[in-house]
Amino acid sequence: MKEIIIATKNTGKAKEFVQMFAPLGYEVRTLIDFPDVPDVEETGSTFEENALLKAETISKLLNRVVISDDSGLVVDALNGRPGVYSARYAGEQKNDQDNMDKVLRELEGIPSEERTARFCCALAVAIPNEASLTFTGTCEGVILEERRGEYGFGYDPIFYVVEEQKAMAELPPEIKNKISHRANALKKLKEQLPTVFKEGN
Ligand SMILES: O=c1[nH]c(=O)c2ncn([C@@H]3O[C@H](COP(=O)(O)OP(=O)(O)OP(=O)(O)O)[C@@H](O)[C@H]3O)c2[nH]1
Ligand SMILES: [Mg+2]
Repeated sequence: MKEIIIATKNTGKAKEFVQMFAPLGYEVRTLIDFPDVPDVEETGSTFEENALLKAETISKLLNRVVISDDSGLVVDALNGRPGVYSARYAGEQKNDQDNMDKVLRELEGIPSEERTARFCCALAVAIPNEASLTFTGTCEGVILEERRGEYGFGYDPIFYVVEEQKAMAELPPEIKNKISHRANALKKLKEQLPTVFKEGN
């Protein structure tokens, strides 16, 4: 089976990449399989910058084609926060429940028509001795007043997907993986797969 390395330590993302690459015949390996690889500091100010930092650093280290994902929640009423700080919005412990509580607290009293938001995903592909590629995807929604659903990870329980009329965490993986920001970015990447994953890479 062909193998693809995704430079993530996030188990929620890892699961989705396994599900999305399986039909293409790729076995996904993540940094959870490479415990000695150090954390890459996310010092960029955009999702794309951070995705490139992660993919290029790990690709150089392993001398392999590496894909990375930098993603997050952008809330209009919060001037785009949590944005690139989504994972650590409530602190370095990266706790999903604390992060959701912080967003809900900051939006207290704000009516639903002003609670518009989107998930954003930037995927970067780093290829040894070649220029890197990036692909972006978004998914539009509204921040709920309380949690709903058990699927997914991160902010999924408080993100209402307008298109599906359900919270993201109420959507089973086969639906989320068709409509999510990650799925939309991956659709663009897949169109380039034959050139990216040529023999030898
Ligand atoms: O409800 C959600 N559904 C999603 O589909 C989703 N995708 C991203 N996020 C949030 O954005 C952070 C990414 O930050 P991030 O790209 O730096 O990743 P991370 O630090 O968790 O792992 P790594 O890939 O960097 O190792 C995550 O932790 C989540 O809080 C999501 N929340
Ligand atoms: Mg991160």
